Amino acid sequence: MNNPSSALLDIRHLSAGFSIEGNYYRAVDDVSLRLLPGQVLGVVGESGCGKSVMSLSIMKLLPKKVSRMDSGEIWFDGSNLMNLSESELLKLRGSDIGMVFQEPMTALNPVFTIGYQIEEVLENHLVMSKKERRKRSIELLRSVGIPHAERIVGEYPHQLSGGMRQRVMIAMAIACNPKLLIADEPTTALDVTIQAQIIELLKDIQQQRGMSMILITHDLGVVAEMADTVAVMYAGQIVEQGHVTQIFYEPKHPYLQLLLQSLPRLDEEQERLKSISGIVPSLVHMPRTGCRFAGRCPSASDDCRRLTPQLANAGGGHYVRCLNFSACVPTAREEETV
Ligand SMILES: Nc1ncnc2c1ncn2[C@@H]1O[C@H](COP(=O)(O)OP(=O)(O)OP(=O)(O)O)[C@@H](O)[C@H]1O
Repeated sequence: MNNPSSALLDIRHLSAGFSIEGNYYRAVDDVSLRLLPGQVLGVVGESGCGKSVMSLSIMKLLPKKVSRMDSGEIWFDGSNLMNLSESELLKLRGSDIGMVFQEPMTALNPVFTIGYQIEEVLENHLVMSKKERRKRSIELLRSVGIPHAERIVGEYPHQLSGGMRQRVMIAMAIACNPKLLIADEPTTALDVTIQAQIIELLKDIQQQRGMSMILITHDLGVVAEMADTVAVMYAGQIVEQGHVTQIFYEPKHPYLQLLLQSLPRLDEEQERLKSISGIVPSLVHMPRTGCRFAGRCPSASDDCRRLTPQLANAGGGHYVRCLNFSACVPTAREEETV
């Protein structure tokens, strides 16, 4: 069946999780997302909210032994990735979908030169002679701002700084002109000054190539700068979703409001930055009824602990999962306890 939507990526009701000591726990729970061609989707939330599990699920890269994708459709460019074989997925990874992860050292192979690793990507996906591959890998390194690219192709990952290694990862990710780039915390492991340079590079590449991008980060400032649309995740669920201006100027969910209040602002005098008390519940300790944020929410009522809020339409493509903004439909389990 073909996907009728105009989106490049259309994730519908995706759920995925892990077996822990014989029990199954969902780390991503009923997530739906759409990404139009040429647009940037920012996915934000604290550590442990399910951002990485969601992004790895798109490429079916979760560790097979302990994980399961129990429902959902992932439509990419007209095909449902859930129905593709491992070899079809292998073709797609690195060609139409490029990926950049947090820690370039773990993604690069320490025993092969930079040139070898870029050329391997080209060899796997494109028909090119050895000479053409070398020429293209030098061009790619130049395009991501690596000086002395002719020399760097012959060097090993440990000979480069963290920022340069991340540039190499970006070169590999864009080597085959992907339609979608998934960047999962691409700057977290880097120094602050280098972070800004890598974000600037990603922004330039995305705009020049008109590529779609999923940018996963806990840095709201980066999202404000780059994203067209934003999904805010909390405890495996999307709690708010909308256009970047809706997210930053009309935040509705208390979680998002608190995240924004924890950001330093230059345009307003702030006495203190607020932090969110408590931590994201682990999979094993996830509340089974009520709002998952209720335990940390300053405006939670008894209803919030009892009734499960659904993601509700707040108008104009803005969605929010909070009882204060939506009529909620109690789940069967709640009805038993009411
Ligand atoms: N291999 C695994 N086995 C069991 N639980 C896991 C595994 N990988 C992730 N989890 C759990 O799934 C939940 C979501 O984790 P995930 O890595 O997606 O969070 P995240 O939002 O990407 O955080 P971070 O920003 O730290 O990467 C967490 O509770 C995490 O402990």
